[in-house]
Amino acid sequence: MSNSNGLIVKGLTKTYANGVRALNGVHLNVGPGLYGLLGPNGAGKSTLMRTLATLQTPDAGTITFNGIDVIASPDRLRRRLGYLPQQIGAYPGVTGRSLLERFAWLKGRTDRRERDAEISTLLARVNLSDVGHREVATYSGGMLRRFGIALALVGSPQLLIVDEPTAGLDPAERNHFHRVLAEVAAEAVVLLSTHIVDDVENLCGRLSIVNRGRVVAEGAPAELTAPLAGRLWTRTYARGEPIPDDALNVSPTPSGTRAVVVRDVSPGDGFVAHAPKLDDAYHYLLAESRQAEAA
Ligand SMILES: Nc1ncnc2c1ncn2[C@@H]1O[C@H](COP(=O)(O)OP(=O)(O)OP(=O)(O)O)[C@@H](O)[C@H]1O
Repeated sequence: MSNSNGLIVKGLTKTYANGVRALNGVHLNVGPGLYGLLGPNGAGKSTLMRTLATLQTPDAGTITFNGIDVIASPDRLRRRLGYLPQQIGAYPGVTGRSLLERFAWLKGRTDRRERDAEISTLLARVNLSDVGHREVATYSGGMLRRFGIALALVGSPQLLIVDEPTAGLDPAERNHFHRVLAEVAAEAVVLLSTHIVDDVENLCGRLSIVNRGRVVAEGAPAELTAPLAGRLWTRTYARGEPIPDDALNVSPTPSGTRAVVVRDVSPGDGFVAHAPKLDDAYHYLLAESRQAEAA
């Protein structure tokens, strides 16, 4: 990637009127393909997404996309941008097709035939051709998410920003949604914000982990897990058994509570070696960043 290509964010800072510093010097360098933004609730992901989508302004910092100064010229980005927010609004009485028509019109698709063709292609792409004539308000949660992607793809954006896309979707809908995202990522920069670590591990070439308004780690999933190779051990604890205080990742299983610990040598005591997953690296890096902040 050349220096001015892709999405480049430097020193982005935002403090809300209530004093919450939601972004605290965020740096990002995002090239073509799918890029993940992972972080716990309240980390600042949505604030960052809305700022990148030109819906709010930062207090300080710079954003460029393919050389465009996004803060100085938001309209230039808007022409190239697709944004899928956490929730798409309610549009009572409006059919899917007519809402897409309005969006296409706003994106400058003034030729009716071209507009119709684009809308038909988009509806087919998200598997909603059969229900384009139905009111959006009657769509299921999964259909609504897919429809949101169609809306975001109007005008063939070069930058697609997707905020928490798969919450509440069943596995088939989630897979379909991921397939569409991966297809779009073949032609555009796609920024996927989520707290579902598996989605990022399966889909994204690179990612940033965000916590308390800062990027605390950046890299490919394999780069983030590599430092934990050979150092993770797991064991399942029966109900009532004490779990180590420093367990990295604790999850319920049908046979008890599974805990993963970090140790340079095997702790014995029923522990077996555990190959690091992005989920482990995520918990490890978040814990490290909290310790660094507390020190
Ligand atoms: N409009 C606002 N006014 C004041 N504080 C806000 C506003 N929006 C967000 N915040 C606060 O800023 C911080 C970051 O919120 P943000 O929604 O960006 O995080 P998030 O990572 O998207 O969280 P989630 O995963 O829960 O959606 C939180 O402490 C939140 O309460």
